[in-house]
Amino acid sequence: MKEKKCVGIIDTTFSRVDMGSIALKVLRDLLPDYMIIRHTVPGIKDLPGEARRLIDSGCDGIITLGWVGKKQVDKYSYIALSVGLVMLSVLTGKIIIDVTVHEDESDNEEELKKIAIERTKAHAENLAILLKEDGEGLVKKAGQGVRQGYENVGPL
Ligand SMILES: Cc1nc2c(=O)[nH]c(=O)nc-2n(C[C@H](O)[C@H](O)[C@H](O)CO)c1C
Repeated sequence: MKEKKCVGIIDTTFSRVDMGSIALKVLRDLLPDYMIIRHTVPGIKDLPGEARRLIDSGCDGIITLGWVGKKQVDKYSYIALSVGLVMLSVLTGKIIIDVTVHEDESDNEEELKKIAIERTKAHAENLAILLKEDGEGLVKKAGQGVRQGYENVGPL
């Protein structure tokens, strides 16, 4: 029988912000009873395979932290990653939060860094809520125009 619940963090060497350390801090605070495994892969297309390996080794949820370059070829890689993670989540039934920063979201490097940090924190918090309370945990935020990495836009 499994002793401890487990959550996995996977980031990339391609990323220009150390999002893995940010997620680790949030998840340590919010999931003190969980074992946390952090792995790093070269790039985004390596994330689904690594996520599968962590799920097979017993992780109940995963946060992936990807950085997509500005070129068209990077965006194709993003689609491959995205489809891979959605398939993995559907086939395994595990919670996988796919955090992605697109380098063309801002021309300002400081702003890009802020987006990466805030998005990582917000989604690590989402993962902790989903693991502890399932989908019911986020119902209180439903329809609130919540954005990760930007100011919330609010409900209509
Ligand atoms: C074109 C490309 N773009 C990105 C990207 O925008 N972000 C990223 O993290 N990695 C990229 N990679 C690398 C691949 O995801 C992968 O790491 C390599 O193809 C090795 O499997 C590639 C090959």
